[in-house]
Amino acid sequence: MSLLALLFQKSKLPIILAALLGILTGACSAALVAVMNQALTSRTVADALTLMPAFLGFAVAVLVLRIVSQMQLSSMQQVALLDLRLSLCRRMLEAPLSKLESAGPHKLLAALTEDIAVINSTISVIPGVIICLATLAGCLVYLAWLSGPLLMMILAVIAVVMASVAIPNRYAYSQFYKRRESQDALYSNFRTLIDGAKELQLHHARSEDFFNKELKPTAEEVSRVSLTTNNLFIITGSWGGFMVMAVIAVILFGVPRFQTVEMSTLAAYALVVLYLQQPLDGLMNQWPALSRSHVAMKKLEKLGLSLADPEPPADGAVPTKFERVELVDITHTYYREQDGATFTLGPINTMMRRGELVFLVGGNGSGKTTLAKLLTGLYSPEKGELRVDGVPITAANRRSYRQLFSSVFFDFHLFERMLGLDQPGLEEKAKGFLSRLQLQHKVRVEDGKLSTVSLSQGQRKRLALLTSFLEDRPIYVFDEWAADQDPLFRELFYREMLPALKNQGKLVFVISHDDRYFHLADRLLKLESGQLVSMPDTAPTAVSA
Ligand SMILES: Nc1ncnc2c1ncn2[C@@H]1O[C@H](COP(=O)(O)OP(=O)(O)OP(=O)(O)O)[C@@H](O)[C@H]1O
Repeated sequence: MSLLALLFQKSKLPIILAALLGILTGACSAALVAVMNQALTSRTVADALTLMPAFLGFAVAVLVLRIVSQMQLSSMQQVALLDLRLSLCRRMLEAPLSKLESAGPHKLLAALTEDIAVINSTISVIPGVIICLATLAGCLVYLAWLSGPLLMMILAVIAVVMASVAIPNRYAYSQFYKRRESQDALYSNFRTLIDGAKELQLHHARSEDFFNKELKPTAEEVSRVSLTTNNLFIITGSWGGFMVMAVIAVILFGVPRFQTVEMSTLAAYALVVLYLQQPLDGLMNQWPALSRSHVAMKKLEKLGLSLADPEPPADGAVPTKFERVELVDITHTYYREQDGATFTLGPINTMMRRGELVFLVGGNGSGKTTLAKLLTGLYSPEKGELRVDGVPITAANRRSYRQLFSSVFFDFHLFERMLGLDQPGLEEKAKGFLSRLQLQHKVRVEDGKLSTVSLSQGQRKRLALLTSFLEDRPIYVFDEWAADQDPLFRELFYREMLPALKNQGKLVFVISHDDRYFHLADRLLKLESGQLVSMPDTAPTAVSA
C-alpha cells in the first residue's frame, strides 16, 4: 500500500479538508492566470484596469488559502507522523519473535530510524503535492475552456513527456531500493562497531580490516547509489523543464501549421503553460520523496511490520488457575538463508504440572532455549499444539498465555524502571529480595525504579531474578541463570529459591548445565539434537550435559 493511500485510510477527514483547501488554492492560482491573460489581451489600458480588483482579490485569496491549507496540512502531518511512529512501535511489540530475530536488530533499527525518517519527509511534501496537483488541474480546466482540441494536443505532448521520464524514474526507484538494502548492511556494521568495541580496540589489524573491508565499502556503496539516484532525478527534473519549453514551441510554431487558431489563444496557452512550469517542477522535485516512501513502506512490509495491517485482535482467555501445561507434537525449524542450513526441534511431547520443578538439560545447540521459547509462547509452533488444562493455545489467546510466565533468559534485558509492576508494598518486597540477593548495598529501589543497572553481569542477573520474583507469575523459566554466579549464589538459587517457588505452587522450568543439582529436579528432560531423549515421566537421574 502506498503512503498516500495509508494516510487517507488513517485520517480521511483532515486529508479531505486539506485537499479541498489545496484545490481551492490551485483554482484561485489558475483564475489568477486567467485574469492576467485577460489583462494582457485587453484592448485598452482602461479595460485592463477594470481587472485589477479581480487580480488583487485572487492574489490575496491565493495568499490566505496557501497559508491556511499549509497550516492544516502541517498539523495533519504531525498527527499522521505520530500515529505512524506509534503504530510501528506497537507492530514491533506484537510481531512474532521469530520474525524479529530472523530480521536481526540492525534491520529493525534501520526501519525505526531510516524508514520513519523517509516517511516523515514524504508527509512533509504532501501539502506541496496537493497544491501543485490542484494548480495543474485548475490550469488544465482553463486551457480546456480556451480551446478543447488544442488541450488534447497539449495533453498528448505531456503524456509523451511523462512516458519519457517514467523509464529513468523506474530505474531510480530500483536504485532507491538498492540504497536501502545497503543501509541495512551499514546498520549491521554500526552494530559491530558498538558491540565489538573491545575486540576491535584490542586488535589493531582487525580494526583496520573491519574499517577498510567492511564498513568503508558499505558506506561508499550507500553514497554511490545515492549520488546515482540524485543525478537521475536532476536529469529527469531538468528534462521536464526543457519539455515545457518544447510544449510552448509546439503551441507557437507547430499548432498554427495544422489548425487555425487565433494568435491570442496561442499566446494565452503559452502563458498558462509557462505558469504551469512551477507546479510541474514542484511535482518533479517531490517525486523522489514519494518513491523513497514507497521503498520504506515495502521494507516495513517485508519485516512483517506493515502499517497497513489491521491492529491485532483482542486476546482470548487462558485458564489462570490451571493444573497442567502440555506440549503435543510441537516442532520448530530454523532456516539459515546464508548457507541453507536447518535445525529442527521436535516433535516434542511432554506434560508439566503446577508445583513441579523441571530441569531441561542437553549439550550446546541441542535446542534448549528454542524449547523454552516455544513453551513460553514466544515462538508459535509450526506443528503441534500447546494446551493449558486441555485448552489449546492459538493466535487468539497466545498473548494471554504468555502472561502466565516470568522468565530470565540467557540474553535477558534488565529494565531500570519496574514497568507493569504497580502493586502495593512493591518497594518493601524488593528491599527484602535485594538483601537476599546481597545487593542491598549496591542498589536501591526508589519510585519504582532501580537506582542503577551498571553492575557486573552476575549482579545484573541477580537483579533480573529480583524483577522476575516481583512479577509473581504461575510459571517460571530460567535459562542457565546460574551460569555466571559464584558458588554461594548457585547454592542459594538451586537449594532455596527454586524449592521456594515450587512450594508456592509454581511450575518451575530450569535450563541447566549444573549436574551437581540435577537430583533436586522432580523431572529431568534431556535434549539431544532437537529430540527429547528422556521419557516425560522418568524419575530424576543425574545426566551429564
Ligand atoms: N535465530 C536463529 N536462527 C537460526 N538458527 C538458530 C537460531 N537460534 C538458534 N539457532 C540454531 O538452533 C539450534 C538450537 O539453538 P538453541 O539456542 O535452542 O540451543 P541451546 O541448547 O539453548 O544451546 P546453548 O546450550 O548453547 O545455549 C542451534 O544449532 C542454533 O545454531
